[in-house]
Amino acid sequence: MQTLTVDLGDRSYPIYIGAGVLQQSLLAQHVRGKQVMLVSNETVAPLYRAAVCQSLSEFEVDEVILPDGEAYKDLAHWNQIFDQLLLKRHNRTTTLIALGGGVIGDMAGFAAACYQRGVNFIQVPTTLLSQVDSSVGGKTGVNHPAGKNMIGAFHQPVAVLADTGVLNTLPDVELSAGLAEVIKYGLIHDADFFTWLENNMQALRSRNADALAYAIYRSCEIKAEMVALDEREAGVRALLNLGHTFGHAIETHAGYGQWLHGQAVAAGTMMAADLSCRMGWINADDVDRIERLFKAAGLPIKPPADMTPAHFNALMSIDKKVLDGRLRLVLLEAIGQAVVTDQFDQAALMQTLQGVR
Ligand SMILES: NC(=O)c1ccc[n+]([C@@H]2O[C@H](COP(=O)([O-])OP(=O)(O)OC[C@H]3O[C@@H](n4cnc5c(N)ncnc54)[C@H](O)[C@@H]3O)[C@@H](O)[C@H]2O)c1
Ligand SMILES: O=C(O)C(=O)C[C@@H](O)[C@H](O)[C@H](O)COP(=O)(O)O
Ligand SMILES: [Zn+2]
Repeated sequence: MQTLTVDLGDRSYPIYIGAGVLQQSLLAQHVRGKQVMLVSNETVAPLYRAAVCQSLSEFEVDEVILPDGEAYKDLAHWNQIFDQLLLKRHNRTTTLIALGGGVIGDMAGFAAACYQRGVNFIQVPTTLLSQVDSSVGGKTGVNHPAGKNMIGAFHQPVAVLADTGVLNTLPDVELSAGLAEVIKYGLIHDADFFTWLENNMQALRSRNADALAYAIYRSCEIKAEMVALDEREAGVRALLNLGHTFGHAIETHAGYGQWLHGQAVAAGTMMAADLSCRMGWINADDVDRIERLFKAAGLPIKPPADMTPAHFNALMSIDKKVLDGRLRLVLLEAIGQAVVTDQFDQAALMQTLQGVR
């Protein structure tokens, strides 16, 4: 097992990474009080609830099991967590445990941020995407029909337990979705990691344990560093949004759940790369390398054919990085180096939106 720390002063917390982490009785030491509310979904709970509960015998454990899918990451289903917390009379020292992928982590974390004005929660991420990204950093929330993650809060977990063994039951398409965010870290911060991914993509897709463990560790290390520097996204943390302005527009336009988040991030990152190339910041060879890596990861490289520039513009204009009415995008200056900027050419953006290369 490897351990990283997200360094946030008295709110610092560990990320435990490794096969069998759930068997190691780590959960109990991070539970405060006597009550636990396990939040999971109808797919993950039957698979892993027993592994989580085995180390919680000294606590009163209740559970809320939500329907599975991005389409249910909304206020109505989020409210079911409060219904259960109140029905079972949980008080302020309760601990929520999010057992699932990014949807469950975001919803449970946001419930923990709001219940009785804030209680503790632990992330037990069970998808690659949630192990490398969503379980770390404290962005929590739900979708609104008009926009992704539009309602939420920053609320850090007290611990993250990433058991890489649970990835054995993850469908291939979900593994690929997680690889989109892994590739993101190489693109924004670490050219050597990007090269390592080029050389190890097949090992990752065939679930080689060492390759996955390294990719998860390095991804969490980069994210932890950025979050520690800029917890609330006033600066460098925005780089973690590479491809997301386009990607969130795709997810919202298609209908939540039609495009997986990681798939939308991949296509959105190709659009960011295309615009960066049009600006002369990266070259066509860089764009080809990025495209090859996404394809090797089993990810789409184009947005949905029915999406027009007007669709993109309407949805991107409410992106959370918009500042004083000006759209800011994360663009690439090189493989391994990104910038958040409003200094891009509008005509070039229009060409990117039209899918011209
Ligand atoms: N908070 C953040 O910083 C952050 C970062 C990235 C993404 N996100 C959010 O995360 C969500 C996407 O997360 P996701 O990709 O994990 O999707 P997800 O939570 O929908 O999980 C994907 C699918 O895999 C299933 N599953 C989960 N673990 C499994 C396992 N071990 N075995 C078998 N099936 C399993 C789930 O039931 C689901 O059907 C999006 O809502 C996105 O906006 C948040
Ligand atoms: O942690 C962050 O910061 C990120 O931007 C990580 C993203 O991968 C993630 O999808 C996040 O939920 C997007 O945040 P949003 O603020 O654009 O909704
Ligand atoms: Zn993301």
